[in-house]
Amino acid sequence: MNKYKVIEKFISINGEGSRAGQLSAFIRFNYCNLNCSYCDTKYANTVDASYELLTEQDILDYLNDNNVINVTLTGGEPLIQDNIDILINLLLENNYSVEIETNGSIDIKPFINKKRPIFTLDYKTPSSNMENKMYLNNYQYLTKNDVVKFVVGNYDDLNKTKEIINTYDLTNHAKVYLSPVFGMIEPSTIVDYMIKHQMNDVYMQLQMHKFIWDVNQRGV
Ligand SMILES: C[S@@+](CC[C@H](N)C(=O)[O-])C[C@H]1O[C@@H](n2cnc3c(N)ncnc32)[C@H](O)[C@@H]1O
Ligand SMILES: Nc1nc2[nH]cc(C(=O)O)c2c(=O)[nH]1
Ligand code: SF4
Ligand SMILES: [Mg+2]
Repeated sequence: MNKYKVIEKFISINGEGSRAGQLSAFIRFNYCNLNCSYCDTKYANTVDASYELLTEQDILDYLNDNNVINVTLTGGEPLIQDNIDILINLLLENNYSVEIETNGSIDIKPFINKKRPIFTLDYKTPSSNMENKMYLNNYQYLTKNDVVKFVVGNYDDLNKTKEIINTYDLTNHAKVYLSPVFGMIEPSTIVDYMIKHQMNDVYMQLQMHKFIWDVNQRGV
């Protein structure tokens, strides 16, 4: 059995991505290889954060006990966890519907097997300060079950988003979501931009959990 550094685990409705509104079990792993300016989970990202060490069996037991179908692996950055491939495959073998929230800097090819998780893969826009870390080879592995997500905070981010969608023809390879950096840009500004640029095949999404619970509340 391997051990995984888990910052928090909870059942909630998914506030983001293509399964927004559905129940999911969230497993939030410790540590991230990036440092986005706006990150709302900085508490998970440092080496000295407090976490519990859980085995694959501990995680399976938690899911079984709670009778969920959907599992969201997030963080921090889930794909840099030691032996995460083993956990993902075990969850898939046990017929869980696995979603990975990943930052777009990690090669997803090792996780593309016949049975595979769905990805919500960020493209980190300029205001994150992490744009130069993006691994652009990933897009070839995506399907319409996956999401490429652009978290945007200003017009510079929106213009870059439009450019990347066009360059990689993203809307024909995956679902494309735009989401505001919480509190940094009016959602209506994003909608106006979509109208102006006739972005008919992208989705705008707000982080639902931040409207249901306090924005800083953990474990929801
Ligand atoms: C906290 S990250 C964890 C997973 C992974 N590290 C990543 O970046 O995708 C989960 C999602 O929250 C988004 N996010 C983080 N901080 C945010 C904020 N202040 N406003 C809106 N979305 C945010 C990220 O862009 C990412 O899509
Ligand atoms: N309710 C809820 N939905 C979420 N979807 C993605 C989350 C994340 O932090 O990755 C998240 C989260 O933290 N809470
Ligand atoms: S990649 Fe994700 S967890 Fe890491 S700093 Fe950025 S938003 Fe936060
Ligand atoms: Mg993501």
